[in-house]
Amino acid sequence: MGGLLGVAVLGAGHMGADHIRRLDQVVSGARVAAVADPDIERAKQAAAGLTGVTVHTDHLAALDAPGVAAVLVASPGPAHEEALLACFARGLPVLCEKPMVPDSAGALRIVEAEAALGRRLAQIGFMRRYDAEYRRLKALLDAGRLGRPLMLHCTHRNVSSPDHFTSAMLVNSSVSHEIDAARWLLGQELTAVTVLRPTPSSDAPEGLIDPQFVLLESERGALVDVEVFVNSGFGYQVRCEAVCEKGSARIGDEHTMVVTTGGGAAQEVAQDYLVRFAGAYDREVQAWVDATRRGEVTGPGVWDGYAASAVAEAGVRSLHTGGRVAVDLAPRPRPR
Ligand SMILES: NC(=O)c1ccc[n+]([C@@H]2O[C@H](COP(=O)([O-])OP(=O)(O)OC[C@H]3O[C@@H](n4cnc5c(N)ncnc54)[C@H](O)[C@@H]3O)[C@@H](O)[C@H]2O)c1
Ligand SMILES: O[C@H]1[C@H](O)[C@@H](O)[C@H](O)[C@@H](O)[C@H]1O
Repeated sequence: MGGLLGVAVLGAGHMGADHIRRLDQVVSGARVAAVADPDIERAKQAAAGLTGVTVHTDHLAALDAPGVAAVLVASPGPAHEEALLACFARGLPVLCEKPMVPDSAGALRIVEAEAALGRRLAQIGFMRRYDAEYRRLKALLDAGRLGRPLMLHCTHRNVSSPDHFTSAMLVNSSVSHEIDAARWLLGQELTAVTVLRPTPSSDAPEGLIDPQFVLLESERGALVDVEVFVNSGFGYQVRCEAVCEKGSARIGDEHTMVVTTGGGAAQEVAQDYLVRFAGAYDREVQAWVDATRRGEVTGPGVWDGYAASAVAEAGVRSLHTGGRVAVDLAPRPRPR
């Protein structure tokens, strides 16, 4: 185990358990050193079969466990601020799942805390930046062959949402991915949000405003629309079409097996993010491990996490008021 990066994983739910499997079986250069979850049975189950790992109900105890040199945060969003500050206090590099901190005031405290350290410690889990299709689209837009991007048309559908999912989470958890992807693809901040609500699907859980239609405006006048529908029932579908002055480019059409039989053709559709973005998560975590072992932090950072939370917060206000809400972005602090 010598030389391997010892990682503490906080949260052993859907995402945490998958990251533990990834660190153990897919990624090179790292090992799981500690797992924390207030549900100890979940922590034990996720750590089952691994050697040299301690399990904890207290996330701070996991950070201080033997062999821990870096941290992967996969607890629910509201727990991220405390976890990130604890990592900063210990000088531990950290990969934190999105949303970095759901409320923008808390997210800004993270930006300021990292700036006070004078060096980067955190990468935020916006894994679409590591997806092969998104990367091709980004490279195409950056090359300039299609001219200036005018609009992005995005679709974000889940088969179903977890029980705890709220109407606000369609924006600040699900659409946080499109918010980050739009900022990254366009190379611009987002300045205003309008969230419209069609009559909810009768298959949506009682009281959940699902689907929603989100309109984002960028600082240099591009528009981004997002259909977010988290109880579509039929598939995990994430698409993005960039419409530019000299052409358009679309990603996310299912590139899977097409089965033709009996006079019809059927194409498989992924049922969840762990399938659709499997390669992206693998590349994201491998890149984080490699950079951490070199003593560097690359990938999306705390400013990206803060900007996404600020835009999403404006979106949640718009969801409730029905009007357009300007994004109130704090000045970006300089590293001290
Ligand atoms: N990047 C992605 O595509 C993606 C996909 C799914 C989830 N996520 C993110 O991952 C995080 C976890 O989501 P999930 O779907 O795995 O949720 P989940 O509910 O399945 O699991 C969360 C786990 O964290 C535990 N927990 C609660 N408080 C904790 C704390 N303070 N410290 C440690 N563990 C704690 C819970 O007991 C639970 O086991 C969220 O931030 C979510 O937005 C990201
Ligand atoms: O937390 C998850 C995750 O971020 C998925 O990538 C997204 O598709 C879901 O809508 C969201 O609930």
